[in-house]
Amino acid sequence: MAKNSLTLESVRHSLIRQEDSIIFSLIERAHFPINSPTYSQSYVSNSIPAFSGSLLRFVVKETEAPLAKAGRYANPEEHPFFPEDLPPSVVPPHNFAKFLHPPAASININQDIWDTYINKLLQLFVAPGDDGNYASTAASDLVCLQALSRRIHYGKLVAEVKFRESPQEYEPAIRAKDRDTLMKLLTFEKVEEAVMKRVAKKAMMFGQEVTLNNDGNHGKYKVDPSVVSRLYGDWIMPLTKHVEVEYLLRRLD
Ligand SMILES: C=C(O[C@@H]1C=C(C(=O)O)C=C[C@H]1O)C(=O)O
Repeated sequence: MAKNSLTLESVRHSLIRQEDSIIFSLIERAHFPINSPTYSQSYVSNSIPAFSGSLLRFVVKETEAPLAKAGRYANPEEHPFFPEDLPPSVVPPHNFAKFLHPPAASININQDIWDTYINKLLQLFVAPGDDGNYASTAASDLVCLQALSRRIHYGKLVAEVKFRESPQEYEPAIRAKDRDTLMKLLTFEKVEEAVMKRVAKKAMMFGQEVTLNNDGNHGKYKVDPSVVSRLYGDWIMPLTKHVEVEYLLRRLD
């Protein structure tokens, strides 16, 4: 779909589709226990030349470099976790539709997403323990982080659509830099309630044990549906709305 024909319905539809990617990524990550050395600086310090940080940091940084060369971050919907020192794209440029107001490019909250994911979310949906699969764990974390980042930064598009639908409502609050009013204007509680119910239902459907005689599940799921709902209600939607507010504050620059 051409980006200049985005509507609130079409951006919401994309967010609904992205729920599938997020829930599948959580299910994949929950397959491993917490494997805490993946996140500790001491596990790889001294073993990786010219690098300091956790194994996860190493995996994400090293993965972003070839993706940057392949043009991934030229897409305004993609945001790197380590934008410093990324190599330039080496592929022919694609003419992405210019739907967003240009200051959108300065908004990247991946550092917050990273901290929230590691310090708050992981322990809610992953079992304690250590099975030594640190590299595979980091690879699963990378997929989760990318899916979360894409969804949360999609708030820029949501905000642009909302602004275009009623600029006269948003402009005074933008000029007054009034974050609280902007937050109220862009919040739709009914939509948020529906999101929380739908993601719990998806977690039940995607995370059930599939057997040939329908007797395998016994109410057990690969990730707890109520936890998925909570991740959305407490973190994913608030961070999306934070991006919406940040975007709107720059909308008249
Ligand atoms: C994304 C939207 O904006 C807000 C954020 C939501 C979310 O992150 O899912 C849902 C409803 C709104 O309160 C929207 O209106 O769809």
